[in-house]
Amino acid sequence: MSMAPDYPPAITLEPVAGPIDAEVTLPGSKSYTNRALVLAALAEGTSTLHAALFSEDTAVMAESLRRLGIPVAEDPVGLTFTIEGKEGRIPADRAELFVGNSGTTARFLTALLALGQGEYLLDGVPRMRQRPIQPLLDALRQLGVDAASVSGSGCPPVRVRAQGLAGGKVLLPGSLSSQYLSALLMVGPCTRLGLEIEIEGELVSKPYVELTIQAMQAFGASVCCEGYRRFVVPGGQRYRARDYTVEPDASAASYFFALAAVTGGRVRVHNLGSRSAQGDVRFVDVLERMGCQVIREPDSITVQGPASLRGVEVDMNAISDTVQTLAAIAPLASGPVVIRNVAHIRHKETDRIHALATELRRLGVVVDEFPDGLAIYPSPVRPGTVQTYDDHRMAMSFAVLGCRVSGITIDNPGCVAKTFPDFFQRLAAALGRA
Ligand SMILES: O=C(O)C1=C[C@@H](OP(=O)(O)O)[C@@H](O)[C@H](O)C1
Ligand SMILES: C=C(OP(=O)(O)O)C(=O)O
Repeated sequence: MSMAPDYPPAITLEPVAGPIDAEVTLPGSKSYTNRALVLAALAEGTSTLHAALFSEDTAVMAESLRRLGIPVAEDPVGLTFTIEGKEGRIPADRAELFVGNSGTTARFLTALLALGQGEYLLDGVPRMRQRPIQPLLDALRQLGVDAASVSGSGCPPVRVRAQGLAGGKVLLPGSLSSQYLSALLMVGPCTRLGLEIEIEGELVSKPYVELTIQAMQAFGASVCCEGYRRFVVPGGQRYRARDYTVEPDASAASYFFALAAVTGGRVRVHNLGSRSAQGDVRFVDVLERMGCQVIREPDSITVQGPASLRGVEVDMNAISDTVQTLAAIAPLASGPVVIRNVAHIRHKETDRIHALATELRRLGVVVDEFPDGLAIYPSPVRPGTVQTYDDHRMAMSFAVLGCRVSGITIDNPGCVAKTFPDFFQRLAAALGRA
């Protein structure tokens, strides 16, 4: 499936001549759009999402909800989805769902299927069949749901035989993904007894759980979080349909902030303020430590790049979708860039730590690969074709590097369609080339 506007098999970037100066608007947040689609589906009444993301990840979510008997109308030009919620019921008693390589869709829907009465199958692209979902299946089994990995690999395809979800207590490992927790939290209000979830080990990607709680509250439900160790969702609650406006995507913003950083230019991203609950807005804190100037306003963030970037050592567990953005520009810094505590990104669209080490080395960059991160040393970058492994963030991150150094070609640029179909058009606009 491709939603990208007819990309060629490869794109060679043209470096910019001098500092750029750009005002940027971005597509809606993937995380908020897919949460709001789920919450609207579970609500009572008709909801409209405005400024939503239209990309592969939201298309597979919307289509899966339709297959479950929940009407979802879309207007990709007006950027709205209109959802007829079914008050926590799943109308279809049989369905086969295709989730592509969307982790949020796979995880959120697996929990949602447990609310149904029937038998459901959920599958995705070959890489999705390598992305673990067993902790969520185990949690659902603790709640009495017959949920299983069909191949026994602990990954999709997943089969759920559901007879409704009463609720209860669950022990959930936290170290692989926060999406299992978000998935359970969102169905919690629709259970009779509610959910009490205890996290085993340290929870990764914590800000996404904040997004989940915030979105649930926006649709009228309450959740209680005790220090990211224990979560209590009262049962018998009703989500209320509403008009909901999606914030721009903070992970998408990271590419444009990085562009300012490497060109010594200025980029202002609109409609995304420093008080956003999206953790990835804190990528600018990392750039600030590297010497950028950051102006944080209620409804915009501006980054001004320095003459020369400094190295940095940073724990990126909470903002791991921006690891590739930082790693791709890291060779241009005057000192080493050390990224720690992101072992979980080996289970994303690709093994991101290994993919980064491989592709940076291809460009002549000196890199150490650790189990949980990377060290990237100041290096001259030589021309080359970057393999993207069907990972949108590999394509977007190395494209930023290609705006500064000569001869960077991005293989399969169309993979940006997962979350940002018109990325290269918006990049050209930011460079004044549109
Ligand atoms: O809940 C979400 O919207 C997301 C959670 C994160 O995943 P993990 O919790 O698996 O790290 C993030 O990488 C992903 O892009 C979106
Ligand atoms: C990891 C990502 O997505 P997901 O887990 O939702 O597939 C991402 O968008 O970087």
